[in-house]
This record gives sequence, structure tokens and C-alpha cells, in this order.
Amino acid sequence: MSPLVSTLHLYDIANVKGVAADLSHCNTPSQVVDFTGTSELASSLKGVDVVVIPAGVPRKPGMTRDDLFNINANIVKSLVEAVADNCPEAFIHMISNPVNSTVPIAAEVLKQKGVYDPKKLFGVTTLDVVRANTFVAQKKNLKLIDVDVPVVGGHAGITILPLLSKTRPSVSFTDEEIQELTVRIQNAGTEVVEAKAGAGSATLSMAYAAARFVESSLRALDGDGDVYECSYVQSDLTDLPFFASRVKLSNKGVEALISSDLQGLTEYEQKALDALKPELKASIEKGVTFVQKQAVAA
Ligand SMILES: NC(=O)C1=CN([C@@H]2O[C@H](COP(=O)(O)OP(=O)(O)OC[C@H]3O[C@@H](n4cnc5c(N)ncnc54)[C@H](O)[C@@H]3O)[C@@H](O)[C@H]2O)C=CC1
Ligand SMILES: O=C([O-])CC(=O)C(=O)O
Repeated sequence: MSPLVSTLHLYDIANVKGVAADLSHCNTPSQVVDFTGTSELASSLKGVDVVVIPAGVPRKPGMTRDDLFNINANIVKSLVEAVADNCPEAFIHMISNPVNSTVPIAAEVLKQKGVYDPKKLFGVTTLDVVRANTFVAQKKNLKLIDVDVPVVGGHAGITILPLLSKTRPSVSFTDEEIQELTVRIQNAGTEVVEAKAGAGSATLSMAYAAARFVESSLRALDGDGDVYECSYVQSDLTDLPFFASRVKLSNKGVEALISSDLQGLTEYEQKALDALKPELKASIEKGVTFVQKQAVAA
């Protein structure tokens, strides 16, 4: 059966077309379905294998991703309920911010519905990897296609941790370069928000990143045994219940978390990892509490 890809309330039609166009060379035939109203949702979700959720409000200058929580938490919750009811076995790709909280929200909703499969819920952090690869390639005059920087942690500010020491091919950086690249990668989303001056956040680069992650998922669903991506998933690599790392994908979802990237960190990376944990922990707890409180109130 051909995997179906549903894009729930994708931000604009250009991006739906962007995702579809970027997927057109896939070996696996795929179809991108766009929804504009929840009435279509239930019937359109039946039989879908990959659901991409980018619904919700974007940032304006001066806002953090967490400032979107109050609006986007409810949006994400209702869409994940629809997924749980109609295609509980689908891979879910969560784009809506704050990803650090919306993924835990989705997990709680799926648990309440009795259909949570942690291997199939993904926070999309691909754009962080795309940015890290791009900035490193530019800085070191490398071909972009050759560069691969694992980005771990989460998807907001200091929780975005590019592991430059693990860049492939092996590259050496000065301390100044590491500091400059790390901050640039962490702030790249904010840079776009400021440049767009109230007109939203990254859209075309996000469509590209989403298409890459969807294509990787389709390859994995198709039985390709060599698919690796960074993603924010349920994890036991650290003491946090959700953590972004490289993962190996299979047709069952996350087949393995790649722990080797977290071994032999530089002092800079280890400090940054320690520093991001309290913020990421709080964002996870905020998402979990949001769903649990609503359940108690209901
Ligand atoms: N994970 C990542 O790397 C990235 C995440 N984002 C996030 O993606 C989300 C969307 O951003 P944009 O596409 O730029 O925003 P946008 O404003 O262009 O599009 C938002 C879409 O959400 C839909 N929507 C709004 N309220 C809804 C509701 N109640 N139910 C269902 N759909 C609803 C709108 O109809 C619209 O199609 C934001 O939360 C943004 O922060 C954006 C870029 C990168
Ligand atoms: O920065 C934002 O608000 C959107 C986003 O997550 C990104 O571009 O990485």
C-alpha cells in the first residue's frame, strides 16, 4: 500500500505544494493531503501512514516559542485527538511550536486514548540540522551535501544543541567558531522572525525540512534499513523523558536512539547540555500538566 501523507492545516498552499514537489522524486508513491477545515478531518485521516502537524500561530518579533503555548496547545491537542481516533498507527510529525511542549502534549493525548506508541511520535527538529549543516558548510567551504551535524536537545533557544565536535566529515573549529556557530544555529529561527518583522516565521525552509523528514519516514516505511534523522522523541538517553538525538528509523518508527553522539562530548558541549536540561524539563512538564489538568477538569 502506498503511504499517505496528511498535512494538517499546513500554513499556506505554497508550502503544501513545496512538500509535495520535494517528495515527487521518492521511490515510494505518496500523496499529500491538505485540510482546511476540521469537518474533513476524520474521513481524510483514515488509512494515513504519516501525519504532519504544522497548525497554529507563528511567532512575532520579541516572542519566544513558549509564548505560543496558550494558543497552540489546544490546537495540537484537538488534532492529535483526531489522529488517535482515525489513524492511531500513523507516524506523527509535530512541527507546531513550542515543539518542546507540543510533543509531550501529543504523547499525553495518545496515552489517554490508549493508542500511544512512543516510536511513532516525532518532534520535527530537521530544520536545526539543515541550518547547522548550512552554516558549517559556509564557514568551512565544504560542499553542503557532504556535511552532517547532529543537533540534540530540543527545539528552542539554548535547548538546541549542535554537536559540532561530531560533525561529519571531521572538521576542526576554533573556540570562537564554535561559540559563533552554536549561537547562530540556536537563534536562526529568531533571526527569521525578526527579518520577517511580524509576517511570521520560517516557512519555505520549514517546508524543505518537513519534506526531508517525511521522505525519510517514507523510506523507512518502505523497508529501507539505513535511515537516520535527528528528532525530538521519547528517549532514555538522558534523564529527560523527551530528547532530540539522531534516531534510526524503521517501518515501526524509531528503531534505535543513537547514543554514541552523546559520548565523548567536549567541555563546551557538556556544559551546554547541562545548561539546557532545566529549561527542557520545564517545557516537557508544562505540556504534560496541560493535558492532565484538562482531563481532571472534564
Ligand atoms: N518545528 C519547526 O522547526 C518550525 C515550527 N514552526 C511552527 O509551525 C507553526 C505554523 O507556523 P506558520 O506556518 O508560519 O504559521 P501560519 O500562520 O502561516 O499558518 C498557521 C496555519 O495554522 C492553521 N490554524 C490556525 N489555527 C488553527 C486551528 N485552531 N486549528 C487548525 N489549524 C489552525 C491556519 O489556518 C494556518 O494554515 C507555528 O507554531 C510555528 O512556530 C514554524 C517553522 C519551523
Ligand atoms: O523560530 C520560530 O518561531 C519557528 C521555528 O521553530 C524555527 O524557525 O526554527
